[in-house]
Amino acid sequence: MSKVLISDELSPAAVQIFRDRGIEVDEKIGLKPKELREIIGRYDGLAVRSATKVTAEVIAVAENLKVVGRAGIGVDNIDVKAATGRGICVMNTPFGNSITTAEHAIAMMMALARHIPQADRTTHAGKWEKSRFVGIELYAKTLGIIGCGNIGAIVADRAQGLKMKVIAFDPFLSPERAIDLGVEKVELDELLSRADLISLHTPLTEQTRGIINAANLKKCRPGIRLINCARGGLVVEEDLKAALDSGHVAGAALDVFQTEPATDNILFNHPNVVTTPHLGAATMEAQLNVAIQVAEQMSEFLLHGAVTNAINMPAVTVEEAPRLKPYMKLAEQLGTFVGQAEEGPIDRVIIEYEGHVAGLNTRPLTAILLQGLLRPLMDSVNMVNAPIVAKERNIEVSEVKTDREGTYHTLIRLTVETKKRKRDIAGTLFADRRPRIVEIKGIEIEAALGPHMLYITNEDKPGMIGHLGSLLGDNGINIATFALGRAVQGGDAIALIEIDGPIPAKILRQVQALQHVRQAKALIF
Ligand SMILES: NC(=O)C1=CN([C@@H]2O[C@H](COP(=O)(O)OP(=O)(O)OC[C@H]3O[C@@H](n4cnc5c(N)ncnc54)[C@H](O)[C@@H]3O)[C@@H](O)[C@H]2O)C=CC1
Ligand SMILES: O=C(O)C(=O)COP(=O)(O)O
Repeated sequence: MSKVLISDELSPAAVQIFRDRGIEVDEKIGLKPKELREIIGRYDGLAVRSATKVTAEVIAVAENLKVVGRAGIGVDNIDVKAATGRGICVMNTPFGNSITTAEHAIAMMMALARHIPQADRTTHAGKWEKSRFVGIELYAKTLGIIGCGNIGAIVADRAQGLKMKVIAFDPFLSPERAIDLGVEKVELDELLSRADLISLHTPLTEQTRGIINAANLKKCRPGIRLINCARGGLVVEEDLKAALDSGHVAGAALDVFQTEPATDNILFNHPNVVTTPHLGAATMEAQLNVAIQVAEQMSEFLLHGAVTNAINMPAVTVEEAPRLKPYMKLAEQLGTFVGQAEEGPIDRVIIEYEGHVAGLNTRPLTAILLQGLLRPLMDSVNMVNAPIVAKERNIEVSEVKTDREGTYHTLIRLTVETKKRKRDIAGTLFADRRPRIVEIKGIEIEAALGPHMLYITNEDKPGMIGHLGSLLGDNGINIATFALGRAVQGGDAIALIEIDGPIPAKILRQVQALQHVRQAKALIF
């Protein structure tokens, strides 16, 4: 039975979903890093929000962990690289809290424009400071959005409802999308110099860290107002403080901070700073959405291998998962076969999908095939990082798809090129959904692969098979299945033999020494 740990405050709906699906679940909120490291090894899944730091140290001891689910959007508290290295799927819920967070950004903008928190405090204190809190009107003001993705786009829409002019800086925003959203796409410097208010909505990455710094603040209009409901690390807090103190920045509304929980911060108690404690996603609706989504996604992954909203894995829908399953096995076998048979460094990999399989989602098939291919070279490769590892090793990977059926209704062919040679192998699924190897080096064969195989290439000469059978039999090695193929009579031939256990190295050498045998390899699946 799979076991999940929930380590941040999640709506109880999540627990219910896990339990309804037969997944055991523990809720332990507020664990210290050491405490998390001590228990994480027991779990298959970990569900978090932003408080739990899923560091490389945690991942290193998470022996059974298969999936980390982020009930929310930002995954900067998760070491995705380390998770990928261990084959752990990281998924988030990219839309569940975006409306709520956009609404918070608008609320913060309003609060900033009209000094609502400050005025609230002094009114409660019995002061009636009407003239102290004169604000600005938002109508016809220019709002500069940095990062115009899901949340930025909703903020743009709501701001347009307030009759603001919206400009956006986002290198990945297409001109067509900008037109659809009714925003003007500009470069960062132009945004800084034109905006009356700036709202941040990018993820925290190496490119965006500290994007609001002294130099960029200087490029802003005097009296600029800043809203940050994305990540604290986007703003250099010391630089913002200096610009607020000088009056160049008229105000800042901050939901997020460089260090959280932020119980102490240089911007606290500044008269022109409005703060909330990372409340962007904190509505009943959003919390219910993200909890349900994360629990469903994690359950589907753990129980059926469906991959939804993963940061580091190709998607596999709930409907696709059962259809892909036998193909995953076939793709892995083809990769593993060549990975073990091939010795030189690989330059190029071509994966052809023909017939029925070409109509399926082939990305996970390619990923698992590459895992099989690269595993004999390195232990650390897994389905999640295999495409990255291939790229790092300068292996050119291409996929070719043909809907047209050939001899087989469905076929995957793998061709691997090294400096020395080109090797190809093809496999299919028969009606029993079990993978069969149907071609090796252009020679037809029909073989199901078992855990221990002998792969022999030889000259097609009488007596060779008899000698091989006697050699194996004399040494107590039982043959489970025996498949043969040859190019032409008397030409190149191959044999794929399933044996009931591993073949000792000494006997393998005797097989290799048999007359007419060109090559013999023991393969493990
Ligand atoms: N305060 C809170 O409680 C919440 C905060 N967030 C934060 O908001 C962020 C944005 O969320 P979504 O809009 O859903 O993400 P998204 O991925 O839909 O949008 C992010 C946008 O930023 C853009 N971007 C990336 N690098 C950039 C760069 N160097 N310069 C300018 N733009 C860049 C991307 O192209 C993308 O369009 C999240 O990453 C998260 O950190 C999200 C939810 C709640
Ligand atoms: O979804 C996000 O990125 C958020 O920042 C929300 O954070 P939280 O789940 O409220 O800790």
